[in-house]
Amino acid sequence: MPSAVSQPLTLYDKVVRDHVVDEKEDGTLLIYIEDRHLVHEVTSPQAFEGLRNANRPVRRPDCTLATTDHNVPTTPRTNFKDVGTFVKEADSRTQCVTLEDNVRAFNLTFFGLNDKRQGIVHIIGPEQGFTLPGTTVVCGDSHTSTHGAFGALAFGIGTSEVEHVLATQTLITKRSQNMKVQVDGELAPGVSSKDVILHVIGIIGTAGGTGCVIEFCGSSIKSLSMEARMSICNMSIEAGARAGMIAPDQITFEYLKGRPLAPKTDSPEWKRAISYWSTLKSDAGAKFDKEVYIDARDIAPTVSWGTSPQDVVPITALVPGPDDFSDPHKKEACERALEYMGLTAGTPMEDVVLDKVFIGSCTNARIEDLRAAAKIVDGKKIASNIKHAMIVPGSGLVKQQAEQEGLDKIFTDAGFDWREAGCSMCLGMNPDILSPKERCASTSNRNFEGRQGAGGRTHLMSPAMAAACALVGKLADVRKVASSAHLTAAKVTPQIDLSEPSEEDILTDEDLDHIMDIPEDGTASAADTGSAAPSSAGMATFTQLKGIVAPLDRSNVDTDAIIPKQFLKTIKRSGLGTALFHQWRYISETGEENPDFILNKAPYRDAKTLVVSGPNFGCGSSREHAPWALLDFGIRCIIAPSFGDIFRNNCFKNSMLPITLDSEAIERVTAEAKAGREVEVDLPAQVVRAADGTELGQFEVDEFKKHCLINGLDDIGLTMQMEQKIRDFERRRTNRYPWLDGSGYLKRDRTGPVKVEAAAVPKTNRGDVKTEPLEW
Ligand SMILES: CC(C)[C@H](C(=O)O)[C@@H](O)C(=O)O
Ligand code: SF4
Repeated sequence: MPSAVSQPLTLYDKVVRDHVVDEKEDGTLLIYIEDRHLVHEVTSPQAFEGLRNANRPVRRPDCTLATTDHNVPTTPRTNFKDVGTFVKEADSRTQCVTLEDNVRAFNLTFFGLNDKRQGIVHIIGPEQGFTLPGTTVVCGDSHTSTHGAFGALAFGIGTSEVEHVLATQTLITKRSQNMKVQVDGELAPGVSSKDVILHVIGIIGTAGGTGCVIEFCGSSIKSLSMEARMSICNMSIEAGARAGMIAPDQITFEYLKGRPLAPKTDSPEWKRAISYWSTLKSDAGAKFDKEVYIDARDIAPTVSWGTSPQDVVPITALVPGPDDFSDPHKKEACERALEYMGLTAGTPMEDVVLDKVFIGSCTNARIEDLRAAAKIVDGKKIASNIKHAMIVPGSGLVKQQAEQEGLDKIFTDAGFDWREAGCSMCLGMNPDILSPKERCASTSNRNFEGRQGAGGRTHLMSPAMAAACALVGKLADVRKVASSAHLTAAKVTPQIDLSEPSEEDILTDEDLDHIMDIPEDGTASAADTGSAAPSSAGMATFTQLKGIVAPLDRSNVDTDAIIPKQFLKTIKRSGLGTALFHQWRYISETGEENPDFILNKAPYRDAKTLVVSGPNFGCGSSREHAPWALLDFGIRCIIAPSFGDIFRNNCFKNSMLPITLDSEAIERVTAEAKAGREVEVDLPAQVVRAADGTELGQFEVDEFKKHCLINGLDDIGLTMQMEQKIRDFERRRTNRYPWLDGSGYLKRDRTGPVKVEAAAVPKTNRGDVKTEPLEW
């Protein structure tokens, strides 16, 4: 709760301050996760299983909203009966059915496939007003950063942390550093917020925000609509940051008006909320650990050329080559990327011929994105060489709105395929994938190797640019394809019909009826369905680890590379060792082991530690399957120059030790590794030693995490001992922020699922954003 403070605070500092349940001397925080825990089918099964095994209930079912998005088919749902018959792939079906079983067993609010409000988890949260300024929002998904556009502290977590939140409604964390990215000036025609964030990542790199929460500010950011701001915060994770935030303002408040889970605008809570939300901005003189200033005039329509989101250039540029980089890691990465992407340095980007176009994902599948793309293709046809151009709306409500505006017709007339909502070809956990070597213009956020399909080649860009590419058949400059009238950035709050779907729309299934309106006393038993699989309760201890070290000469190794999407469809934590580094470890054509890959060679098949030469190991997705795969292979320690934040956290939750060493120490460990000699990692002494006892390097480790590793402590159990503090926090929070207990909810203080009430969208939400001060 706020306390008297003298020094100026950043937006991030303020939101953290208002959520501290407990703070230890070493800076370890127990923070409260507000009413906002989003759940999807991929990263939750093992968390629910952990709860069952430990006989723990979900602490706040009313604080949790679940949907299916990653695995779902995007084909028509006209004949939809239930997920059991609709989802054809067995493992995808299992995940979808398991989520439905879990929401039923634990009394959670759920938007399933027969509910128009189903969609990508980061689209539906804001759409429903579930995401509110000043809240803490988490989800087992890295793009939870999207919600920071509202001035919420929103970040992705791994499955063990999902379990922690479900059990305790809190998280154990440390303060991040503050980073400011200020963009000033007017964006040129044809330049959208996607170009802004691609440009920023091109400048600061995919590790530029590591350890930080980025606040995006400046006149360019202020001028953007909420949807455009969401695209920016969404990709903070691609900049390596824990979260991205934008101070809430009148554009934010206007967007929230009338959303089902936001406070009602005629209620006293709305006024109180507005007065609190208005304080959520960085104070003058607040200290940032890093600052980056960008002139909007330097931003052109931007496209990626390589296999990392930092590999971007203006569309008018040439494909870069290794000689354009001085850093040896970057040179090596450029060579690999050009080979994978099938590109030659010096080729004009606009000469690169495409096969497919994908307009969708949590970055760019909102109504404004579809409007921007439709403006470009209106009355035109896609190029004959484009084999497939898909539009995948981010939610059922976005799809419905687009159809009301006739956008579907514009797209289908032009030759696009108009689909149902889901993650789709953003990562291809459903049947929407690229074939090997197919090249795709994509509005998604990750161009990692194999991301959209094994061997597939992804070019990231804005919706307007992707639409232009579809028309030209090559990477194209939208400014040359469309008239300037069609290039102005959309700045209106979108019109989405938020009224409750009709009975037929959502409640054809009796079970879903049950899920959506369970009586208050119908609390779920944590042990409804038994399971023999291991739980996260009680970990193996980690003290000293002696063994072979495998050297991996790569940088920016993303979690898609550590374990590709096809192996995320499990509902278990075990058995993933064979999937580790799948694309590098096996020859795709034959499925045989690649004899050149380090883990396929003796003695490295028995490695217990991995030493990585380049920075940012484990960047990207929050999938805890990455540490699970390493662990199952036999690796318990990873040594690297730096790590992706979520991956690092996930390691600790699995009794694994990620160690950061400087480049000289890494070279010393690598020399031992290459010589095939054993190395000892001594956690109590915080030292890495050669087999003969020579010290190779000393490392830092967080005291609390070290304590948990050495003693094999289950931090959920530890947090549950803080029950009284959590309750006290909740009481104070209810007094101060009553709207979080549910102006938009059917009943206050309920412990069962939330029934989202019908809410008419007020007139002010249907037009342009007002520029004069609004009256509250
Ligand atoms: C499945 C999930 C863990 C993952 C993420 O965290 O980002 C996914 O959404 C992705 O985009 O790769
Ligand atoms: S990044 Fe792609 S796969 Fe991940 S949540 Fe967003 S749309 Fe889904």
